[in-house]
Amino acid sequence: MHAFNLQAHPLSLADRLADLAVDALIDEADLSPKPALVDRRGNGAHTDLHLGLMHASALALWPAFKEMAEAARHIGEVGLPLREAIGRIGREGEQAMLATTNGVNTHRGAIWALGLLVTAAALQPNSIALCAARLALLDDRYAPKPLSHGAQVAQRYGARGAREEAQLGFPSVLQRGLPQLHNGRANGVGEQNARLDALLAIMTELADTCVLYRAGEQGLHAMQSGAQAVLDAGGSASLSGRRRLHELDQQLIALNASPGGAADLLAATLLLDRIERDGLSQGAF
Ligand SMILES: CC(C)(COP(=O)(O)OP(=O)(O)OC[C@H]1O[C@@H](n2cnc3c(N)ncnc32)[C@H](O[C@H]2O[C@H](COP(=O)(O)OP(=O)(O)OP(=O)(O)O)[C@@H](O)[C@H]2O)[C@@H]1O)[C@@H](O)C(=O)NCCC(=O)NCCS
Ligand SMILES: Nc1ncnc2[nH]cnc12
Repeated sequence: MHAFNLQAHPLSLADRLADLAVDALIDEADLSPKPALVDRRGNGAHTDLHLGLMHASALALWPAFKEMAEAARHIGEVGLPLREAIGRIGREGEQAMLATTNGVNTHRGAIWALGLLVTAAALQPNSIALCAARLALLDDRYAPKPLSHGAQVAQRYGARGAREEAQLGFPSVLQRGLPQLHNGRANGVGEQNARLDALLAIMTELADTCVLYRAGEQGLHAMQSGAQAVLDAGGSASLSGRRRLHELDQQLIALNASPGGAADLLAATLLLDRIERDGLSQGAF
């Protein structure tokens, strides 16, 4: 059987993948109540972000995701030419994001994670995470090496953040986010609670460089242990889990600890889930 269900979708594969990536980003932004993140209720720990900006930023990234998928189809194999092509497209995507948000970083980590996954899905739909990891392991000779927040955190705490997560094949997504999402659905907790619990499952172990940069190791510990406490209390669908979730929100906001990396990885989880449900892959990430 062919891996792609092309007849069901009159749009090209690249169009479909770009649609799914933008949908995943919008679903992540809308999901509420997320601890200390931008959602339908407000701006969480952020002063320069709001929901409208997250939506506008997501939509501005559609052409970059489409171009990455097209590059994958055109070049046809994992290697330096494809890695450097998507690096260039990713940097152009960042410029489009910054032009839309007036210079605010809304989705840098998401361009990286979802960009790699979209590229991999267009190339090897039945081993997406592995293919994305192989791409992430290649060194883009044209990538500037700025002293990013992630680079500063790597120097201070040794956490390798977004790069390592991708190079390891997105363990937070495959071993935490997706299984929790599937469990939640199987247990009938409702889609929004299943997604919130998937975010919390990601937060329990992630070395989120956004949190480390803003709130150090104290912030990271609060994020990880607080997320675990919500799940242990029964998750977002239970009354006592909801109380813990509210406490976690208050605590992370007080620490200025926004789990932006975990939010990106929830979007990556939702993207892989959509790809599977849309019939673009046969389920083996
Ligand atoms: C390889 C890159 C990912 C660069 O990585 P690096 O670590 O050097 O860079 P950062 O600029 O810090 O960006 C990494 C972003 O990834 C998210 N993230 C954090 N931890 C993890 C993790 N453990 N796993 C996965 N992802 C993670 C996070 O993104 C979210 O947070 C953003 C806000 O963060 P920040 O800028 O620090 O903002 P604030 O604290 O809010 O700033 P102020 O208000 O204080 O000013 C938000 O955007 C979320 O997306 C990290 O920020 C890669 O980016 C790269 O090389 N890009 C070049 C182009 C390229 O090659 N692209 C490939 C095409 S696919
Ligand atoms: N919902 C969100 N709030 C703050 N930062 C984010 N980065 C990605 N998604 C985010």
